[in-house]
Amino acid sequence: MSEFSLVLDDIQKSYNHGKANEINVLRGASTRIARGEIVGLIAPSGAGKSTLLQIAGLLDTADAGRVEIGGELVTGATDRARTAARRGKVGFVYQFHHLLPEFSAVENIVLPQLAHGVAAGEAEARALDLLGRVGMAARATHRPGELSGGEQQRVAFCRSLANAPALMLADEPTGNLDPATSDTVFDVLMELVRGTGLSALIATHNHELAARMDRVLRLDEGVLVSA
Ligand SMILES: Nc1ncnc2c1ncn2[C@@H]1O[C@H](COP(=O)(O)OP(=O)(O)OP(=O)(O)O)[C@@H](O)[C@H]1O
Repeated sequence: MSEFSLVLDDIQKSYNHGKANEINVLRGASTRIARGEIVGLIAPSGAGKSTLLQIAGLLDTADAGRVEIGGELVTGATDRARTAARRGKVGFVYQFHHLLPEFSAVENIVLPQLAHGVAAGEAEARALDLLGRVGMAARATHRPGELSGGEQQRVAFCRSLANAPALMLADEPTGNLDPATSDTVFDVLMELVRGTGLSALIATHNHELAARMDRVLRLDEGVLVSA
């Protein structure tokens, strides 16, 4: 197994907004995230944070450069291999939880596992274990509408880990919460990531939250530098 959960090597990405109006968002972004490492990503709005996370998470492709996830080279892989890698190796957390409203907390974490071929009993045991780790065991049967914003986000963290990925990618995971709740929920996220031994790349505008991670990267003119 590779010692790196994520390798980004010289990633380039441009968007074309009409003739002679190309935006070079990423201009050779490179980093290596070791297994178990939690890395913050700070960037001003529009710097390319979401673009970078989408390329790292195989939701988008780079114009040039190389992406490796959990030791597997995914650049140039078939769509099928990329989809399998995305589903099995990457967990996403967004600013808004996107939980399925008609299903309970535990069902929201079971469903992605069933889609991945895990047996129902095993999927439920894992879901309950994850909910216990974020202090939500007593709320397992509640639907998202019956939970607070912070509680919903805790369930979303668990769902992102449902299929035991190598890497969590998070885009402003507590950006939608008030400052006090954001602080607590962020602590829960850090404990969950550390307790499950996975790696994470977590984008945030909040420098105090970023300071709690192992190290912080900044996107500067399309390249990643130490913050
Ligand atoms: N699909 C697209 N087509 C064209 N331009 C795009 C596309 N996606 C992003 N861009 C442009 O690329 C730049 C970087 O966008 P991106 O969403 O990655 O920024 P960001 O750092 O995540 O910003 P924010 O913090 O505001 O979400 C912006 O100038 C944006 O307008």
